[in-house]
Amino acid sequence: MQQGTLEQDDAFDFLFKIILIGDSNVGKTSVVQSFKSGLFSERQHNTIGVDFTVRTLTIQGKKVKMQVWDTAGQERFRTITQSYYRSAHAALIAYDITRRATFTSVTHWLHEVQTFGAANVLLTLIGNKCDLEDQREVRFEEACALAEDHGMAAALETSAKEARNVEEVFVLMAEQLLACNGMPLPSPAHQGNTQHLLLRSNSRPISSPATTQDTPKTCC
Ligand SMILES: Nc1nc2c(ncn2[C@@H]2O[C@H](COP(=O)(O)OP(=O)(O)OP(=O)(O)O)[C@@H](O)[C@H]2O)c(=O)[nH]1
Repeated sequence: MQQGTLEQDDAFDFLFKIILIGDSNVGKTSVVQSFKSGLFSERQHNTIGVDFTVRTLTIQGKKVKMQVWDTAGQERFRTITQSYYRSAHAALIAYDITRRATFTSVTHWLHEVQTFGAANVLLTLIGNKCDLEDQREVRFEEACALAEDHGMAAALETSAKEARNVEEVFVLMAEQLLACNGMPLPSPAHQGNTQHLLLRSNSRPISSPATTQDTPKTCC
């Protein structure tokens, strides 16, 4: 059930646990795989229970170990996955932009975090499969509104298939978690081309929310 990927170099300055939740087949495992190795598989097995992956990022000169808990979206694993919420510093809630039902479920996943997670868990929303624009059923603006209504740190659209915005999601979360631990948020100049507007009260906008068709959609 837990197929951990341990890294050779175990030294780190910060260790953050991220729980990845959302309906089955939205692409959670694919997003983690893209973050870990840059690989994508069209035939991904459904997660059984919970898997975890580790990758260490270097941010502001600090080694930040991101321990990502990839949970099964299938209903039958709910009891198992619920026990992983408590120790998570952040929750990444994923939906599939081509299936509205998975977006409707986001409120269910928020409820799960509120019920089983720590009080101050950092929340980020991702709409995955943004490479399938012609099958889109959820507008990005809707995701931004939902994220804002629920005090989430950010909303982004990702494509695990094309490795779009995947790295950015985890870097963004790491920066936010570092900020919660007293590190300064990076200036907009360090944010590359990613556009996002952070929502938490201890955050500040880090770039313009304006987006175009060609730029990665990352705002709230
Ligand atoms: N086009 C496209 N397909 C994707 C993307 N991400 C995942 N998929 C496909 O969507 C299917 C489900 O992906 P998974 O990563 O297994 O989904 P999951 O959310 O982990 O599913 P559970 O383990 O059941 O919770 C697979 O066929 C993937 O290849 C994406 O960004 N774009």
